[in-house]
Amino acid sequence: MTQPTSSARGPHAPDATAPASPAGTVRSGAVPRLAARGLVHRFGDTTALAGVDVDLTDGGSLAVMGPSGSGKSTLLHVLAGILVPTAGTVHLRGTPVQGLSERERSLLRRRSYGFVFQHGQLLSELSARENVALPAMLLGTPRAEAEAAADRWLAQLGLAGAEGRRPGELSGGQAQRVAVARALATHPDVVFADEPTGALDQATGHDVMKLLVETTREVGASLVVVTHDADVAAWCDRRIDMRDGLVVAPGSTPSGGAGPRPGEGPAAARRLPEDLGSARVADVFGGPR
Ligand SMILES: Nc1ncnc2c1ncn2[C@@H]1O[C@H](COP(=O)(O)OP(=O)(O)OP(=O)(O)O)[C@@H](O)[C@H]1O
Repeated sequence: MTQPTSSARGPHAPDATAPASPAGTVRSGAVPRLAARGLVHRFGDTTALAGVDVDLTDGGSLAVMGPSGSGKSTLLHVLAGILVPTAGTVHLRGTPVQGLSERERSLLRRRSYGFVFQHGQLLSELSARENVALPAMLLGTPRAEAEAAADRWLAQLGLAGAEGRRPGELSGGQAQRVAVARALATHPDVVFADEPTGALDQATGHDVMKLLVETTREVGASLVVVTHDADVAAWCDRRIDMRDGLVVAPGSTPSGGAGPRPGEGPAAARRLPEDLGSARVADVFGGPR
């Protein structure tokens, strides 16, 4: 495993070789790692996605921006197979995802995807090491092996010495670095991050974003980052802007958006998929914690 290098482009240096079309697709002959076409998603009367096309290149990073209620989290959840779209298709490496059963999608998420959310995704009863080891253990890696790998990831992310600490004993930035380590520990095809720095101060958020982009690129994973913050988006190779469930030209004037549901904030859409839920912890680590 290599240490982060200065090869990452960093902020304000978009990849000129991967221009985004207005619809969020890329002009390339290669099969995109993840390709979505005509995505529509409705929650009852609310149309959260109104026909979205997005491509994710191999090892590329994509920022999804837009005002509250514009459909960013819904897009992330549909791309990640957490939600099944009302219409449209998602292909991972050319293979359709939409026909999979609930169980198959759950397995796909565990095997092929990593997740970093704003906060609250670490299991409070587990140490940093156990949190990072858990996804690999759920995939059948023996505990000692998974924990040794977890220690290497934590060291790479600057957390050597903090392996035994529980989330409550970590700073916000440290906790997010544990979350990044956990997202990458299974060598996913794609990492999905929803406001990964939203709960951090600017300097800490900058550090976490740099590590997320650099480390994801080093392991060859692609990255999708939902964010309100243009500085965060600038770390990514490409950016799309959303309004009212559609991808629009960057800088379009907000129309007001569909707006959040009464009584439900954005956090409602940001729960960790059940795959890593506490219900499985007793199975994996043996007994109540
Ligand atoms: N589980 C749900 N049930 C009903 N409506 C939902 C649900 N999740 C999202 N919505 C609605 O879908 C629309 C898009 O929501 P989404 O969370 O994708 O937007 P967002 O751009 O991520 O917003 P934010 O930046 O506030 O997180 C909004 O009108 C929202 O209220």
